[in-house]
Amino acid sequence: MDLSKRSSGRLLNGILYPRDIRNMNNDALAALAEDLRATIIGTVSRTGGHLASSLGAVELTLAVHKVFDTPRDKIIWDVGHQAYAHKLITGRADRFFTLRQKGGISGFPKREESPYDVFNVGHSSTSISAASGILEARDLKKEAFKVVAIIGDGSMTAGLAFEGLNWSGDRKKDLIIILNDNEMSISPNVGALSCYLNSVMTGQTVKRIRKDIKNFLKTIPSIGEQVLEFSKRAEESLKALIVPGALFEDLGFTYVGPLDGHRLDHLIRNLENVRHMEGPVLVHVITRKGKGYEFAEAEPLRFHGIGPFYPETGGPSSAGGAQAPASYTQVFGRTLVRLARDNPRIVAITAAMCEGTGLNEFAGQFPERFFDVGIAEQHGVTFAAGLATEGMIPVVAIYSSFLQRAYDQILHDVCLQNLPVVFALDRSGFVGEDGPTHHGLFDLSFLRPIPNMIVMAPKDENELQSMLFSAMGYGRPVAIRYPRGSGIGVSPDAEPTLLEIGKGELLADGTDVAILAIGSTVYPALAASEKLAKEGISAAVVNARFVKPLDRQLLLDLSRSFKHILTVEENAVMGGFGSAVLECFEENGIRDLRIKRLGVRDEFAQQATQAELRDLYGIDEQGIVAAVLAMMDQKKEREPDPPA
Ligand SMILES: Cc1ncc(C[n+]2csc(CCOP(=O)(O)OP(=O)(O)O)c2C)c(N)n1
Ligand SMILES: CC(=O)[C@@H](O)[C@H](O)COP(=O)(O)O
Ligand SMILES: [Mg+2]
Repeated sequence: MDLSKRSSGRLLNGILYPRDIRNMNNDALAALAEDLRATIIGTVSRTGGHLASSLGAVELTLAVHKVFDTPRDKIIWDVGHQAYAHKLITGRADRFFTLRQKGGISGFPKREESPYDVFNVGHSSTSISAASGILEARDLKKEAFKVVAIIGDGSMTAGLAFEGLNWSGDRKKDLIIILNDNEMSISPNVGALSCYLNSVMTGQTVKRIRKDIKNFLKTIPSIGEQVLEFSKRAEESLKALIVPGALFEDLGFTYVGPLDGHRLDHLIRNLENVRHMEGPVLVHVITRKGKGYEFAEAEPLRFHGIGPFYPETGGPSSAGGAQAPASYTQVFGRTLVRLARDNPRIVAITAAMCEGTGLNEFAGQFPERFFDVGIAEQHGVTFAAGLATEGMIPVVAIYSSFLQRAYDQILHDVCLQNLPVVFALDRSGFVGEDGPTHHGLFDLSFLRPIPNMIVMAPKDENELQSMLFSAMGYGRPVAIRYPRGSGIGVSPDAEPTLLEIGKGELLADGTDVAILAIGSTVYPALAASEKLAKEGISAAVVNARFVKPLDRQLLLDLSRSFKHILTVEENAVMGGFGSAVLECFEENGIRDLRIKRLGVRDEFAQQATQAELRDLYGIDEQGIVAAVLAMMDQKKEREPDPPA
């Protein structure tokens, strides 16, 4: 590939919208595919992003937009991390350089961005259900357009995808599902469906058996009625075994494929046929993750979601090499391995995020105690509950925003039975460039009301180690939430400390205001306190550690010493840590305090770097200083200065 074209290829410059490609022949489309790849590689090398999946879907994107009359026909992408080519040919090429940046275009399809983006995505396995809804609306409105869901093999492993299949196979409407099968989730795909797809994909056996049957039938001379009947039945009964995709056929879909997802002529010809078919159709397309960029093809996992890199070598171009402090994810992974060495009852569960949650070392050392359930958060949580009933100590490592999908499983299957499942919630708080679909800003609010649940957040890497160690001994459901990336770079102690349930710590004493912080906001609060001291304001700082149970005694003591209290959290203010503090004061009849809560207002935080977002929502050092100063100013207004 000619990487010199990577900023803006000549061909691509002429392509603004899908109508521009509809008259192009296959050679021109193939050249455009190369150009799109070069542009995607060039941009992602600077912005970071989901490279391998988008590279693998370039031809599929072109074929779909050529054959279907978009945006009239509706294309619904699943997850949406493979839609960069789609963005480039739907009017966004000129803004593509802003990908995933503050104010720039999103890394996922977004209705606010383009009429070609039909359904907002980021979390997986929604496409079939969303497409089914769109199809029903179309018919109710008596309109006529085609509806196409494009879903990857990894995303197909989720319960939600099966619910959609179950529904749409039965409704018998003309839903088209394109299964983009590259045998990969983020890591290699798992599960029985994945094995099944693999056997369909390598359909050599199927082809051979079919040919053998035909040849065999042809060899039977002057077929009598009986033999004919027998041969028909024989083919019929064998069909179930040898029709590729028989599983989907049995669910009510016409199966088309497997198709080579990088051969534009095949794709276009088959999709043109499919466009006119009636009833639900499943088109099985085989693609290669990272296609066309040797480094991504060789390491699809690393190039799934990647930071800035040098396109010529594939190596990282931003900070984050060997000298970077260990991330919370790494500290979690290492601590778990240490604890698991001494305790054979510890098991670990991931929902298709082994590397992202830092479980790879655990998986390597304790393969029999490691479970990747696929993109199946709900199954993963209930599966953990089952393990716990038999005396295991399951640690469920899931990103905060993905755990939202398993709410009832946490409540009904874990907490109602008070089972000792440990939830390790990575990516809590702002995740940065992935944006609103991925920020983990609600976990404190949604976990706190569930009886039996203990909720905590470490101020630094060392405290994460102690929290994980302590959680194993609490014998109850525990959630530990921690942010994406590194903390302040604290090295964990040689031995973890056992933390008493519900005990916070006073980190700095003061007289004017008490800043109550949790998790990632503790160190900024300490820094703010130092800055405030220079302004003549004495601010105490508390590391709450526990959002549930709260350190009531500490709070009551503070209420006697301070009239001004500021709570700070990297979470929605509604129902979060600050709300818990307010509730505690209310329950104890304390009403004469002036309390302000810092956190995320009632809105979805957008994409930007973590630092930009912390600044925007005022939960960094400057924001805390400003909030305290504002409180103190108001205090002055209410309390007139003493007479001179
Ligand atoms: C509910 C949910 N869980 C986990 C993820 C994280 N995730 C994003 S893409 C992906 C793999 C998807 O695999 P597939 O659909 O096959 O697409 P591919 O990356 O292979 O193109 C995962 C696990 C997510 N986006 N949503
Ligand atoms: C698309 C998706 O859901 C994941 O690939 C996610 O973007 C991973 O996030 P991290 O980069 O924080 O692991
Ligand atoms: Mg895949």
